[in-house]
Amino acid sequence: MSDLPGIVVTGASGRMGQMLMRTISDSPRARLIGALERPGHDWIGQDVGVAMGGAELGIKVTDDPLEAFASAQAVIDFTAPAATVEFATITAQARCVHVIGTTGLSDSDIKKLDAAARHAVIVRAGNMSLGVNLLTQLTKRVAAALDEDFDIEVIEAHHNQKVDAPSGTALMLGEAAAEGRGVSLDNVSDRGRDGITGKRERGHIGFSAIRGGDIVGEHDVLFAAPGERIVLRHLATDRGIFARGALKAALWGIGRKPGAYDMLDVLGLNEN
Ligand SMILES: NC(=O)c1ccc[n+]([C@@H]2O[C@H](COP(=O)([O-])OP(=O)(O)OC[C@H]3O[C@@H](n4cnc5c(N)ncnc54)[C@H](O)[C@@H]3O)[C@@H](O)[C@H]2O)c1
Ligand SMILES: O=C(O)C1=N[C@H](C(=O)O)CCC1
Repeated sequence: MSDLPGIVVTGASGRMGQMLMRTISDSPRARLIGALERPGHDWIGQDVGVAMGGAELGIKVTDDPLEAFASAQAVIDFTAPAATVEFATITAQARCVHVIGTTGLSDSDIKKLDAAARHAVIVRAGNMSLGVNLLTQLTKRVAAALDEDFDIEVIEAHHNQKVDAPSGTALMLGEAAAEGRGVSLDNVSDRGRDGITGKRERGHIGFSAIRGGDIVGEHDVLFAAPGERIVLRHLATDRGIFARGALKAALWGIGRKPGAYDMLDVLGLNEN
């Protein structure tokens, strides 16, 4: 029996679930000990390796989070808001690290996660890649250096199965730009322009979402002024970047004191 930290993946059959399980299985620093899917899913009861079309891994997919999380050191969760909020209570009871990649969370969901983080380590980010987290720092610095003559727009593109907009990443970038400007994003955010919208308001931060094909994730932060434009861009071409970040977060979180952390904490990029 290995003493490597045991990790459970939720949303096992999903795009990220499968990528996470491959990443953990290939890692010399962790072992996959559980795979969770929603009740009624046709993977329940199957060996997860076989369900993914490969060799047996000796792990049966379950729909019981209590049982799955009981012996885990960390749970990596890229599912849906309602599921993530439910799992946060159970990971807090089980005292295991909860790494959350799920996006589309409401303010009230986030309050519930913060309550759970009083008893457990939660690491949450709308994007777990090193590149995007660096880009948030750059965005904050550029926004702080420029005045409101520069209109800020966040433009994102994702695959046609994505259910939430703006993306979690776009919101992280918008927050970073607002922070750089010393304003609250809630007060300056422009989302979903359509029809006779009136002129763009000075100081606002706009969001646009493109959905199509199999785009993994593309983000531009545009600073547009009379006579010049700056574009900060991140292009994701492989979901492995998110899975590697999530595994790093899980290992980082083990043994840490309870609290709500993000990828800047994990990567040592937090300037505060
Ligand atoms: N933070 C990041 O770096 C990052 C990167 C990629 C995707 N995401 C986010 O991760 C989430 C999942 O993305 P995806 O592309 O893998 O989606 P997906 O639809 O392919 O997978 C989601 C999986 O969660 C499962 N699920 C839903 N409710 C469940 C429950 N109650 N119990 C167990 N499983 C449940 C679904 O059956 C599905 O298999 C989205 O919110 C997405 O935006 C975040
Ligand atoms: O595929 C998705 O869904 C992604 N979601 C995250 C987001 O909302 O920003 C990260 C990129 C991929």
